[in-house]
Amino acid sequence: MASSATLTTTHLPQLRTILDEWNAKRPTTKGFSVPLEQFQYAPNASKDVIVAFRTRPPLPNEAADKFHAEDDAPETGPVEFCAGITVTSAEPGVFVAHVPGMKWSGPTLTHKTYEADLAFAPDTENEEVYQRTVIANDMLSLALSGGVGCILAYGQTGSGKTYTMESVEHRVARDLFERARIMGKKFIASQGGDHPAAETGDIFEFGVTFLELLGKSASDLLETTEQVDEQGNPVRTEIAVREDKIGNVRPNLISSTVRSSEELEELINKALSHRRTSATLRNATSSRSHALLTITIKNTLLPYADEGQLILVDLAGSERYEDSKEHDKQRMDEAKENNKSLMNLKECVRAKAKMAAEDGFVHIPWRSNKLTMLLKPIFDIESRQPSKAMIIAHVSPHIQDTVHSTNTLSYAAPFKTVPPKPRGPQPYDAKDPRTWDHDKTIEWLTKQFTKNAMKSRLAEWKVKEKQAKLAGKTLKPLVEPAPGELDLGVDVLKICPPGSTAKNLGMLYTPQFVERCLEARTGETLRKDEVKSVAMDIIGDLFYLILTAKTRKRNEIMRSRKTIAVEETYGVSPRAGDPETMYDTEEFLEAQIFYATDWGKIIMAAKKKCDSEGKEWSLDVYPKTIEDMMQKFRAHRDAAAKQEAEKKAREEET
Ligand SMILES: Nc1ncnc2c1ncn2[C@@H]1O[C@H](COP(=O)(O)OP(=O)(O)OP(=O)(O)O)[C@@H](O)[C@H]1O
Repeated sequence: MASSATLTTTHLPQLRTILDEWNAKRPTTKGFSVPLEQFQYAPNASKDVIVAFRTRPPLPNEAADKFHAEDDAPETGPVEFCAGITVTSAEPGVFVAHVPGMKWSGPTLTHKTYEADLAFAPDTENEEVYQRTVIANDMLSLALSGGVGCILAYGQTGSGKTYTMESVEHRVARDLFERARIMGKKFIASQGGDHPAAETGDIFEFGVTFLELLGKSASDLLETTEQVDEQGNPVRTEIAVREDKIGNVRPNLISSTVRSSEELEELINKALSHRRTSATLRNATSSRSHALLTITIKNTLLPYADEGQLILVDLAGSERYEDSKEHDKQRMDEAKENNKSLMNLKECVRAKAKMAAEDGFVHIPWRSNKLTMLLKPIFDIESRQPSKAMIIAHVSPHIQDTVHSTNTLSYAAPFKTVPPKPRGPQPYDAKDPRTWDHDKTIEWLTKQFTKNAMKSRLAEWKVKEKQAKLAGKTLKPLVEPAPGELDLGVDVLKICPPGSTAKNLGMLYTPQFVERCLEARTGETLRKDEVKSVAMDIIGDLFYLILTAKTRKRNEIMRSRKTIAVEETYGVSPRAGDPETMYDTEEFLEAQIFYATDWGKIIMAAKKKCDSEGKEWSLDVYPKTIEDMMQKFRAHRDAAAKQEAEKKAREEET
C-alpha cells in the first residue's frame, strides 16, 4: 500500500475517477429510520454497549495542508478535497473507507466496509449526535436511577473527539437538571406526594470531578494552579489512581457540588479552559491525554442506593508508531502508554459487549490500566449497578487519513454486537432468579414480605410480652400464621403482574422497583417509609442472587480469586450463601428473626476474618458460620421452650 506521500496531487484526479465510478454503482445512502423530530428512544436502547461512527467536514485549506505537510511534489493547482470515507447507512451505521494503494499501472482504491449501531455523516449537527446517542439511550435517566452511563470519544488526533465531547458535556449540563426535576417529582408522587420538594422535584445531589490522565500521571483539571515548570507548563498535584480497601476507585479529586445547569456549565468551562491552557503550553496536550468528566448523582430519598454516575471521556488521540517515532523520549513514553491504555480499553469494552450478548462469563481486565480502573463502574461484573457504555469513533474525512481511519474503525466496529437471540426459557435453576417463572417469583416475593411481616409481629409481640410480664401476666406464644393469613402490606401481584418474572424485576432500576412497591401498598399495615426500606432490601437480595448466579461459573473457574464481597450496599441483612437450597426451612427463617440485624453483622465479621486468613468462604467458612449460628439459636430456642414448659407446669401446679 502506498503512503499518502506517494499519492499526492498528481494522483488525485485518478483517485477521484475511481471514487466516482464506485459512487455511481452503490445504492443511495440509507438515512435514520425515524427523523430526529419524531423519535424518542433508539432501537438499540436495550444494549449494554453501543457504537457510533462520526466523520467531520473537511476544514478550510485542510486538504492542501495535509499534502503540503508531507509532500514536496510540484504543485498542479489548488488541492481539492478527496473523500476517504463514505457513509452508506446511518442506522445501522455503515462507513466505507477508501484505502488508496499503488500498482505499476497507477493508484488504486480498496473499499472497506465497517458497521456500527449508528453512523453520523459530516453534515450531522452536534444536537442530533447528542439526541441519537445520549438521549435515545436514556443515559440521563440511567444515571439518575443509580446506574452508570459512560460515553467515550475515540479517534485519531484532529478527527473531532473534543468537538463532540465538549458539545455532549454542555448539553448534559443543559438537560440533566430538568430531567432530574421530572424524575424527582415522579418519585415523590409515588410516595404519596408528601415531601417538601414535591413542587420542585429537588431530591438529587450532584457532584462533579474532572480528571486528566497524561501517560501514567493523573491530575485534577479543577485545580487552579499558579505554578509553572521550566517549560512554562502548569504544575498540578499528581493524583493516585488505585483501588481502596473496599474495592472502589475514587481518586482524591476536588469534588464540587452543583445545583443547577449554570453551576455545572461554569465548572465544565473552568476545567476545559485549564485543559486548553495546557494544550497550548505543552504542545497539544489535549490530543495526548484522556479527560474524564464524572458527574455523580445521589438520590437523597434512597440514601442506601448506589450513586448514579455519568462519565464522559475525551480519549487521547490514537497515534500510530510511525507518527510518534520522531518524538522525544517523554512523548514516546506517553504515546506508548496511551496506546497501551487504548488497547486495554478495547479489551474491556469488547469483553463487556460479548458478555452482554452471550449472557455468559467473560473476564474483563479492567485492573490492568489506570484508564480502565477509572472506568471500573462499567467494567466490574461484580457491580450491582446497571451500566451502559457508548463509544463514538471519529475519523477524518480525507483520503490522506484513510489508513488512520481504518485503524479507528476496526478498533471500534467489533464492539457492535447483536442482542442475544431468544433461546427459549432457560432451564429452571432454584439458585438463579433469571430462570424463575411468574409463580416462583410470586412465591419468593411473598416469602420476602412474610419474613418482614413476621419480624415486625415478633417485635410487637416482644413489647407486649414485656408489658404482660410487668403486669404479672403471661402472653400467649406467637403462633405461626397460616399461609395467606398474614397481611403483608402490599399486593405482590401488583409488583410482579402476570406475565412478568424475577428476570423482569431484576432489570428494573432500584428507584423503579421502590416506586412499584409503593404503588402496590395496601392499607396502612406498612408505612410508606417501611415499604421503601423493605423494597430496598428485597431488590438488593434479588440483585445479589442474580449476581451470584452470574458469577458462579466465574467463581468455579477462578477459585483462587477472591469470592464475591458480601457488602451491605442496600443496608439489608442476610445476603451470603444460597438460602434457596441450603437453608430453605422455617427454622432458618426463625433464626434470622431471632438474630434480626445481628445476622448480617455476624456474617460480615466472619467473611472479613475469612478473607484475612485467606480461607475459602463459600464452601467452607460460610456453612460453618451458619451452622454455629443455628446451634446457638437452637440452644436458645430449646432453653426458652424448656423454661416455658417449666413455667407452665408450675402455673398448673398452683
Ligand atoms: N463535526 C464537525 N463539524 C465542524 N468542525 C469540526 C467537527 N468536528 C471537528 N471539527 C473541527 O475540527 C478540528 C479538530 O477537532 P477536535 O479538536 O475536536 O479534534 P480531536 O480529535 O479532539 O483532536 P485532538 O486529539 O488533537 O484533541 C477543530 O477545529 C474542530 O472545530
